[in-house]
Amino acid sequence: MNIAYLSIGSNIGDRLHHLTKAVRALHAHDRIEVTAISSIYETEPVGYTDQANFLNLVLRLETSLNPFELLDVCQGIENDLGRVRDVRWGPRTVDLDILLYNNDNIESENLTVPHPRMDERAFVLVPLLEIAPDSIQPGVAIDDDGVVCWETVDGVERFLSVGE
Ligand SMILES: Nc1ncnc2c1ncn2[C@@H]1O[C@H](COP(=O)(O)OP(=O)(O)OP(=O)(O)O)[C@@H](O)[C@H]1O
Ligand SMILES: Nc1nc2c(c(=O)[nH]1)N=C(CO)CN2
Repeated sequence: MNIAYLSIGSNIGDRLHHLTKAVRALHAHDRIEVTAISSIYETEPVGYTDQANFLNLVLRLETSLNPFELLDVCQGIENDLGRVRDVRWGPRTVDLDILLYNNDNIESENLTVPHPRMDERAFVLVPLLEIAPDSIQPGVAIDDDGVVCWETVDGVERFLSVGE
């Protein structure tokens, strides 16, 4: 069985309802079992900032689908929940991104795994830390200041984000 981690976000309408519907739709699929879900985080928009706050979560699933079939399922769920694709990084009823699929590296026209921007996104790293601490690279830790993500560049630690 394959293990994948997905990020789900919503910032239009009833955000919690959209997250719930997306998780239920995944779990209802006969070749997917959702096996862990992070807490839900309210997050400020990243990238295109002139939009409402998001609710975000990360989940772990087991599946017999290959990564391209999984992407099709994710996009089908986005479409069913009324996702409109216009502004890049813009508002969306629901967005499902594949973060990791086993330890695979995939570079194709319509799918890149690990997700190419996941390491820059606290809205991904913080919930992922909750359910998959061993999956986070290069470094994440919890200390008295909260969650700290870093990478080491030429022997110097560079901090990526600090959350609550
Ligand atoms: N790991 C991945 N997960 C989901 N979609 C991916 C992935 N890699 C590439 N894609 C492609 O990215 C395209 C755009 O996806 P989408 O509109 O959800 O981007 P976005 O969420 O606005 O931005 P971002 O990719 O930075 O999260 C999709 O049509 C899909 O084919
Ligand atoms: N806080 C937050 N910001 C975003 C999000 C998201 O899910 N949460 N998704 C984006 C495109 O994938 C762009 N910016």
